[in-house]
Amino acid sequence: MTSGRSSIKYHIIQQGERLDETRKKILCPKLTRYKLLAIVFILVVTVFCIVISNSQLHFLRGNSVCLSGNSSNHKERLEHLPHTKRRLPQCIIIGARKAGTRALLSFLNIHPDIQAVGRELHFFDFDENYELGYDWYRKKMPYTYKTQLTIEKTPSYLVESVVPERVYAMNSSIKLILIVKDPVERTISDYAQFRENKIIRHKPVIPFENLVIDADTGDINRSYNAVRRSIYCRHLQKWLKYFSFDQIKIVDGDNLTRAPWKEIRKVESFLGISHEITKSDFVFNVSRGFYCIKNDDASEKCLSRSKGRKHPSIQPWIKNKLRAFFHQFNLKFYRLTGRDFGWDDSYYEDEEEEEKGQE
Ligand SMILES: Nc1ncnc2c1ncn2[C@@H]1O[C@H](COP(=O)(O)OS(=O)(=O)O)[C@@H](OP(=O)(O)O)[C@H]1O
Repeated sequence: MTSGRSSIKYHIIQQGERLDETRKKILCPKLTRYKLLAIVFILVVTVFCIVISNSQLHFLRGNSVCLSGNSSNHKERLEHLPHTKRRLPQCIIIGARKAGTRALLSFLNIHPDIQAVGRELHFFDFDENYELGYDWYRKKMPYTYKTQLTIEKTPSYLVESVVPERVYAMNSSIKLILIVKDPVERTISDYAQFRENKIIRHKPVIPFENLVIDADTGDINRSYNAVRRSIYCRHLQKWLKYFSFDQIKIVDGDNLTRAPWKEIRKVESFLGISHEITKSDFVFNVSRGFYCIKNDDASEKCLSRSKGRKHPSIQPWIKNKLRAFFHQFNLKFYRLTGRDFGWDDSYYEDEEEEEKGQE
């Protein structure tokens, strides 16, 4: 084989043949060796970075808080992170049951300055919990930065007489949120939950009419809990003995269902936090009939199936009787809050009677 570039390029090294230095340099130049070393180094660093970031992701996923369902929006727990600790809540959603307390808490939890407690803690209304003291309560709270608000919700706080005084003893300047909805619809929603629980347990279901109408008088049964819970003015008055009105934010649950971002904006103002939650954080789920949270990856996070359940059909005359019963209490509630919620403007039509009338 002759010498020259082409001959060296195609030179076949025979077994046992020793390359002289010049040939070595031409066949495996120094520059290429450095390049190879650099590539190997970059590869090692890349692999190292991937391993580290994967383990961190695993840590965050393993600790994520999920209020209901999966979400890429849900918050990682701040546990073990520097400058975080568990703090007693600076705000409590006190009720009303079935008025949209879970939706409100889940939506507020999108806010970076809020950490919500996932479970209902029943600290102030269950004596056995209250007796365990503030330390027990604090240990149930999520880790937060100093700048964040911790919010708990237990809807039965609204109606249990002992609660306002106990909350006041813990923090007299706490912020309270009361979410309410049309009391007739709330009463039916309360019954729908009771009914479903009976069906699941294969227990007999008492018809709504038997519970809500006093068999002796034919009037509304005031001692039926689902009715009692809808008399908002009575409960609010108990809270106003301890807290000033500007410490209590009243949220319209029907509005929260229709356009959550509008009610949330008012709550952000009340809490003194920046306006972060907007219409673009929500997506209307047609099959559920409710707004759900839009995740960062454009998927949806709806509340669990126990929210927005189908209500049993209730005869219009019963609903109208309830409407008339709540009227005086509603007016009192409007006066107390300085706001007309418009619950008394509608009347339930009996479709069958309507049709007969038209014939
Ligand atoms: N976005 C969204 N998704 C699902 N459900 C919604 C939503 N917004 C408000 N609601 C209404 O919330 C009602 C349940 O209220 P609560 O969460 O307060 O119930 S509970 O007291 O905690 O059991 C629930 O009542 P039901 O329809 O009777 O199930 C809903 O009407």
